[in-house]
Amino acid sequence: MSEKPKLHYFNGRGRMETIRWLLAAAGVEFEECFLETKDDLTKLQKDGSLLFQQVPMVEIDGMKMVQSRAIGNYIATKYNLYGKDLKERALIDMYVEAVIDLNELLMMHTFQPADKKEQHFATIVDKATNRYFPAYEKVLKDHGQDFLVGNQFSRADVQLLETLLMAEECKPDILAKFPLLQSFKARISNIPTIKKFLQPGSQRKPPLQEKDVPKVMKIFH
Ligand SMILES: N[C@@H](CCC(=O)N[C@@H](CSCc1ccccc1I)C(=O)NCC(=O)O)C(=O)O
Repeated sequence: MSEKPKLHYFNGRGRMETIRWLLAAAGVEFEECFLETKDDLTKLQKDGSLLFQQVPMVEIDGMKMVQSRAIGNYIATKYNLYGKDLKERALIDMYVEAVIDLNELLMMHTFQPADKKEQHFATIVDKATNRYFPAYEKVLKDHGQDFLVGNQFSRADVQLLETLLMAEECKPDILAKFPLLQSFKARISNIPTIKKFLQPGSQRKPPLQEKDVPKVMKIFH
């Protein structure tokens, strides 16, 4: 029985949250080691655990993997969340890369300075409702299946759901004009492993609070 993956990051979402989602969706239990101070990061940097001196770092299958996209690719491939062939993987990659772009906007909102927050919020809403959500609504309409790609659950479904929920945290009615995304959200949220991850007490992290930004920034700067 292989050891549980061990995730090294701060106790928050950042660039590790999608990795938590993918492992949870695959039903894979994982351990977490939380960086609390700059010294915690420095220790990992000095002991050679971080190839590029950065976290996320995931200990998995005897490797100390870094770079969140590479880690996500490895987990998706290992746990059959990457479609059945090259063309399905190509579609999954397209959908995932676009979700990552929207996720990045949502993830960085809390870090915006006060004088840029309103404009940043407007940008999030504009991009989500005029660029990304219309595209996924069309994909769901044209494909006409339960999942975004083929007829099986993939990382594209996991990562779109993660980002839909983050977008609703930002603006609760943001999906009002997207009925297929609303039913997609309900359907994928009901998959047993996802449903469990969405329950209180799981390893899913809450949105970063403004008050916690300084503490997090001190770890990394
Ligand atoms: N391309 C890398 C980037 C990793 C990265 O930016 N890591 C930061 C912490 S996450 C930063 C982050 C990013 C997004 C949202 C919240 C937070 I905090 C880091 O280790 N910084 C220390 C250094 O570079 O010396 C990846 O995707 O894994």
